[in-house]
Amino acid sequence: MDAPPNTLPALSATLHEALETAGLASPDISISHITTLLQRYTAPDYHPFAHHDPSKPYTRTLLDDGNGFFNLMLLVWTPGAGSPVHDHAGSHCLMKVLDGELAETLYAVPDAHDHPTHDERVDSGNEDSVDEGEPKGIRVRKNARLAVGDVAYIHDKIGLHKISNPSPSQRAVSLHLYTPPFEYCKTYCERTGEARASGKCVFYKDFSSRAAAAAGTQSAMTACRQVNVMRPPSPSQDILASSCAKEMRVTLAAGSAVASGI
Ligand SMILES: N[C@@H](CS(=O)O)C(=O)O
Ligand SMILES: [Fe+2]
Repeated sequence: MDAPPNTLPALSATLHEALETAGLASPDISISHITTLLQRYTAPDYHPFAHHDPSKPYTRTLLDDGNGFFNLMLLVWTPGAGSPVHDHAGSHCLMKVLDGELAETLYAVPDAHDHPTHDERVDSGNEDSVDEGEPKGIRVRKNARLAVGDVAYIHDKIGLHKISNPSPSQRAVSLHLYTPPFEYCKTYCERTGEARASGKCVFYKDFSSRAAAAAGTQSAMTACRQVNVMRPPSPSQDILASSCAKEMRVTLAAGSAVASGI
């Protein structure tokens, strides 16, 4: 391997080796091993990819599409903003804080019978049922603060969560691994527990090799090997602009109470 072991290209190569068979769902693959790989990553070479649109709660940038087996992405969190309560569509999610601090609230998965979806209530002609009697909100199981270097893991079997940046002034950056990748998940109303299908989970920028090949540009990992991370690129050398294959603005789920990428 031509890169030092804790750089983004090195991490990416190791994740390809570990996950290109069956993703984390395989009994052969250990979540603690993948956690260790993420813990080892401490290099600053993510900086050129930490793209931030401050008009959004958080900005997702795809670094590696894992040949369809995983997605590795950077999320930059706007001060004081966060995601709505959501599930992870059966995917395993590992998240490492690279900069700033994040707050995670973990919720028990609501009982589907107690919390019909909006569509189910409409179909049953009982659309107003959540307003009758006690609201069946979702139950908080844990609140945690995640500092730089912390790696958190979540799966639907553990629960739902929401993430926020508690700082009023500092942005936060996190590195997320999802395996298998997913594009849609469910968001939940905290008061009623009602689930809604999310909008498509989109990327502000897509640096995956698939997108790069389609556009005839560099993948994130190639660009990462070439960029001098100690000297931020000038606007004319901005690899974000020059190698961006596809720019997709975050779209909001119709009716979503919280402006979010999911
Ligand atoms: N799972 C969320 C980020 S977070 O709130 O965990 C996403 O991929 O957009
Ligand atoms: Fe999440």
